[in-house]
Amino acid sequence: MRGHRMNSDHPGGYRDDRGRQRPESRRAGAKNRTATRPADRRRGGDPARKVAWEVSRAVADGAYANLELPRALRSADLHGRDAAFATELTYGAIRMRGLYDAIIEFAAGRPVGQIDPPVLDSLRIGAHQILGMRVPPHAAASETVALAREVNGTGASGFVNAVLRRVTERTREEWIREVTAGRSTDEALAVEHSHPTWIVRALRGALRADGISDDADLDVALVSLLEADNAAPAVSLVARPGLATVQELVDAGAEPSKLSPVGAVLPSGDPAEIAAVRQTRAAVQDEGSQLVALALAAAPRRAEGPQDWLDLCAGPGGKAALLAALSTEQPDTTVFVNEISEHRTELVRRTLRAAIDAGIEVMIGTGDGRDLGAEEPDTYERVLVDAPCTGLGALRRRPEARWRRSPGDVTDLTAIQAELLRSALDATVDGGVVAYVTCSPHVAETTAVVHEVVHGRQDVVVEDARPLFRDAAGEQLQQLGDHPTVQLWPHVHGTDAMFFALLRKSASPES
Ligand SMILES: C[S@@+](CC[C@H](N)C(=O)[O-])C[C@H]1O[C@@H](n2cnc3c(N)ncnc32)[C@H](O)[C@@H]1O
Repeated sequence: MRGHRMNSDHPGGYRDDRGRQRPESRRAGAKNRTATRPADRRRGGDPARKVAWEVSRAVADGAYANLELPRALRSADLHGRDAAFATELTYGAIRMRGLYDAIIEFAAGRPVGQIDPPVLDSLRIGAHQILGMRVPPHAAASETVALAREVNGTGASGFVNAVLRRVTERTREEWIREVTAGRSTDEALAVEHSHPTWIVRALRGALRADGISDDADLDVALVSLLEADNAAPAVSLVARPGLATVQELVDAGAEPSKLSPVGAVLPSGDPAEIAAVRQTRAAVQDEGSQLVALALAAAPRRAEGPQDWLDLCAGPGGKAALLAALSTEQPDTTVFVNEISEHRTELVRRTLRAAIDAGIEVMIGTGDGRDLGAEEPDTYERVLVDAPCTGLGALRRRPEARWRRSPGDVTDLTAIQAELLRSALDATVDGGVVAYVTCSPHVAETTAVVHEVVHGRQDVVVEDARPLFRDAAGEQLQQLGDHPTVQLWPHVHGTDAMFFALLRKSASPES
């Protein structure tokens, strides 16, 4: 796991106060040099730490870190290693706040609810440097105190100083032992791996439903999954067929994906600097998302002649763009793309710009997908329902997402998911297929929705989707379980935890 490697890959060196790896010979004082600590040179926090604090504050007010951070980096004029340091600090402090809050409570001797939120954000930023980034503890504490003096005030900075000094007194492992003592297994895992307990339980349930019955195996898999959620994912790119090639992405510095025949992985650098990405011929897209679109396009067809495809709830259009590109490989195909929100329909238009410019038959509209089955019955050959969901399968991408969701969301979303799936089936021609997809492995959102909908109808069968999942070499993906539905996993396949069910509509008995 990347996050873990970060702490262990550099024997013999140390990290400087910005978290940069340095050889031992460069340590201040190693050659009788005296170092002036940054905190002694100025009273304010340094720009990278301030960016982390500002983004944390914005996230507390409802912003998304992945949108807020680039803006904050630009306005602070941070680049290169400084930007990388600020990024790791921001994401780590937000993602790992479950663990850090437990430690801060202990060190402060009071519940985090009694700490002023802007001060708590400074403490989380300090804790991540000390326990998650191997910034030397004295530098992490004094730099964070300087930040707190600037953003929280002199009085609060004394409190931050006292709490962080206590945090530096133990190692991460010692703290984990301390703050998990006396908790149930899932509560302890929740604290150690910084997930809400209800999510840990949901993930355990999903792994069990996917076929892991042995309790010890389940514990091992769950820890791997939680660790994968805490590791920054690689940047995956898609080359939309007919518009770009994988080779073009490789020429721009990416490596061919082993998982997706249309994918590449960018080891470093900014994807927006790649011309094909800027021109929407290629894009950043998780390999799991690529595989589900490829699987739907590859599902065997029962009819001949012209066909219409539908993406029922498409914003911001990543899978629709891949489907549009793939549609050109099948004669006389038109792709219809629907999205309920005007704003997200506009995003879909932008995502599909290159496809439309290339003359691919795509129709984009705004509407409630739940009505489409009644409005356009028996119309489409292939339908994608990439349903609005909790996103519990993509926690590694959104550091704040796990703290925003609640069990109540699952109830609300499953009702919409079932309605969308019913509508999709109504909109499908006899012999056509619906792919029901979520980027959540929560059983209530995956197999439970499929079973509920299929149970109520005579005209649908769930087909075995596993043969449709093929890697870049054309081989069927491994470890797809014993079910006809497919559940991908970050810790197994290296993708988001996408779920895919293929539903075939057949003539109903009375028709
Ligand atoms: C998981 S996202 C789809 C992601 C998309 N397939 C992609 O790859 O970029 C679900 C989308 O469904 C939309 N949505 C939610 N309720 C809807 C409804 N009743 N009808 C149509 N779209 C809906 C949301 O606005 C959101 O854009």
